[in-house]
Amino acid sequence: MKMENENNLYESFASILRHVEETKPLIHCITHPITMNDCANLVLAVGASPNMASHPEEAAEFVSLASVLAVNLGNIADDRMEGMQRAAARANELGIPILIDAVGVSCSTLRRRFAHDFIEAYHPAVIKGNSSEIRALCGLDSHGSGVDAGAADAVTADTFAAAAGEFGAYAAAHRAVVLASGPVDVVTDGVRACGIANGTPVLAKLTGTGCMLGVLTAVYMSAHKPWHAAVLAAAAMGIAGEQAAQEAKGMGSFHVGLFDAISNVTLADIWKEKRFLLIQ
Ligand SMILES: Nc1ncnc2c1ncn2[C@@H]1O[C@H](COP(=O)(O)OP(=O)(O)OP(=O)(O)O)[C@@H](O)[C@H]1O
Ligand SMILES: Cc1ncsc1CCO
Repeated sequence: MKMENENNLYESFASILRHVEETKPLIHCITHPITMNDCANLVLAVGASPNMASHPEEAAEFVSLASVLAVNLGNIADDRMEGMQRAAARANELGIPILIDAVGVSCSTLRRRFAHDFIEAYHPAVIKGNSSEIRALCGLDSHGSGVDAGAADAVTADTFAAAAGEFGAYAAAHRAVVLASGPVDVVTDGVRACGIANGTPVLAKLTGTGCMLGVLTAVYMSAHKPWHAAVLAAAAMGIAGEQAAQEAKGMGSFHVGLFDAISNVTLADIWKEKRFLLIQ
């Protein structure tokens, strides 16, 4: 494994943010009602445009207008599964990159099978989940509890190198970038790995921060640099969470503060506040 030098990293982040500002990319999100509103607003907050159409009869038509397709397996339903497959098939035809957020796969055979088949058939550029969900996809023992990660699966500074190796092997086998969220987020394509130690435990107490990290990654994937997109999204979400937690009086103001912070965070903030664990 290797880590890029810092100049390349900074330039890639800058070019992604410039691309988003200049193109206001349309992000087609097929996701569940629990966090759909937050995901749509998150996409808007960072200067992109969301479309949440999921009906199987129209998903392919809508995705053809999009820059990126993000599918999220939370609260899965038959019509959304079909919508995801039809949209992904069209996305493949058109060269539109795909992100899959494997919500709940650690606790559901249905979702694990669906995710496996979807990844084999449509080759998403980014495979995302919390650490338990990614462990389940990798065939490793996993201690997820519903849609939450199990404490035993959390990646920390001490376990980052081992996790990067395990997730990197899966990423390389699927020619994808893996983004595993948690206290340390892991981003790897099997060649490069970065651990992002930014964030706060408060983020895990607001439902959908993982889903929001998924669509934020999708926004940045519009610049066709999926590894950098995932690192940048994890850093931005972590730093926005840190800023929101400093001001919050409780979970209500944290929720609002998170949106304030993510819509205002700059590359200069990210570069100053980033806490990356590098493999070299
Ligand atoms: N203990 C922690 N310390 C710092 N940051 C954390 C911690 N736990 C989670 N995060 C951050 O919270 C965000 C969401 O990650 P998490 O792993 O909780 O997602 P998730 O389980 O998929 O969430 P959800 O299912 O509610 O969408 C990420 O940005 C992650 O870095
Ligand atoms: C709480 C919950 N249940 C299914 S999805 C979801 C949101 C977090 O992924």
